[in-house]
Amino acid sequence: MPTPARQRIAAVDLTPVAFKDLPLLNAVGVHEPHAIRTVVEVRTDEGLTGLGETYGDTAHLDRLRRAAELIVGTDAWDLNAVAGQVRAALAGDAGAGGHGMAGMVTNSSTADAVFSPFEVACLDIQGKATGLPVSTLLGGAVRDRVDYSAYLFYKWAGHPDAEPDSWGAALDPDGLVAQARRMIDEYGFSAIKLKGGVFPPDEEIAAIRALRQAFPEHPLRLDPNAAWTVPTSVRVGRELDGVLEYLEDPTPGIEGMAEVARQVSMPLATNMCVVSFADLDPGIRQRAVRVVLSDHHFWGGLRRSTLLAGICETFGVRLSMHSNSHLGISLAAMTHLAAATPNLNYACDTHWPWKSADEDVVKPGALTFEAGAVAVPTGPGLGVELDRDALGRLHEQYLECGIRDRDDTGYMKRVDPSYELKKPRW
Ligand SMILES: O=C([O-])C(=O)C[C@H](O)[C@@H](O)C(=O)[O-]
Ligand SMILES: [Mg+2]
Repeated sequence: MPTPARQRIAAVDLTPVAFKDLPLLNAVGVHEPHAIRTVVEVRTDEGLTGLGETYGDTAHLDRLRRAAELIVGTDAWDLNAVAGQVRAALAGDAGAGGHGMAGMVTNSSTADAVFSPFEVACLDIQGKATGLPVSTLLGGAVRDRVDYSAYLFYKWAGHPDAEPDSWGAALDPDGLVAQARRMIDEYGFSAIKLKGGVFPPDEEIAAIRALRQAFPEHPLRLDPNAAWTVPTSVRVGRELDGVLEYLEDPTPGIEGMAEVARQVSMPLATNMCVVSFADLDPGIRQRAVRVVLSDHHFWGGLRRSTLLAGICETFGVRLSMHSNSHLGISLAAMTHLAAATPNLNYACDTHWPWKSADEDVVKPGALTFEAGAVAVPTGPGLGVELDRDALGRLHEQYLECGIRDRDDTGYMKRVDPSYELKKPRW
């Protein structure tokens, strides 16, 4: 058994990959036919490999490459040293963006987003070196299953010029209820989130009411990704008071959210205005949100996310979890983090059902949904194994698909040249 005392990082491999995505609509456009990610493999002198997964956009990939060079030689147990090397690699890079969130999250911390997959990979190594699951390294699992929510999207029947996909169109309340029914039948989810900001607010209110009628017991959330003005947010917030468990990012910015919060009684949640440690002071002081959706991909990894959880607990802010289109390494990391976060108050978001079952970079079997939850892996590290053939296939797909930066707005404009990006729209 290798000694856990020191695991020198000997090499880092970064592999951009693309996997098929469906035409999911949101406040800034529509998902392209492929989603892109980067798979991070950190190797040690002693032959252990840790896995991480992050965004695949060009600027981010470039920053990852610079950081990867500098972390070679550091100890996978010394996460502060790894973070220091990442910061050193980024020195002079004032750039923001390029994080793969289609312009929806713009002021998250670049250093935290770049550090995150290396931290996850180092924790995977630490787990493999000690035989302990990552949840134990994070302080111990307080639950052995992590609940996820049914993440509904308005969507077209298929990508333009392609056959309709198996989910078909969901452009009205009936379509969304049918989508929710299939997702709940297949995965057993016991909470529902609707991605809004696509149609005028009254249509989305009608959709929520239809979901409430069809699923009387499921907690509901609506997330228009800041597509509404303050007055629109207040009106919708009042109309849906008592119907939603929370309203996510109705309007842009901490000040706007705080103004809405003063006028509606239901909790407001965010993964757009409080997205880094620098946002916590103004966000909490101004009482802009009662729920923060954490996301280890931009909050600086799993340990920084548990720090966020502690700060939220101290100030009485509740915690949920955000997702973007992702593969199995991210699902494993999210599940370990959620398991080790006592004050996680809601079922986590996941885009998992939108991914083809036959496309992943991890071998099947380690992560399965049952009754809307994923059992926390109990093997060493993240508990998932890289499928090298699949990694190669998805890398080929990345090379062939031509997508280098997520661009929901550009894709929408190619399909509908009259489309205009408006923030807020209503
Ligand atoms: O909760 C959120 O804001 C998201 O999940 C952001 C994502 O980018 C989502 O809008 C998407 O995948 O289109
Ligand atoms: Mg959101």
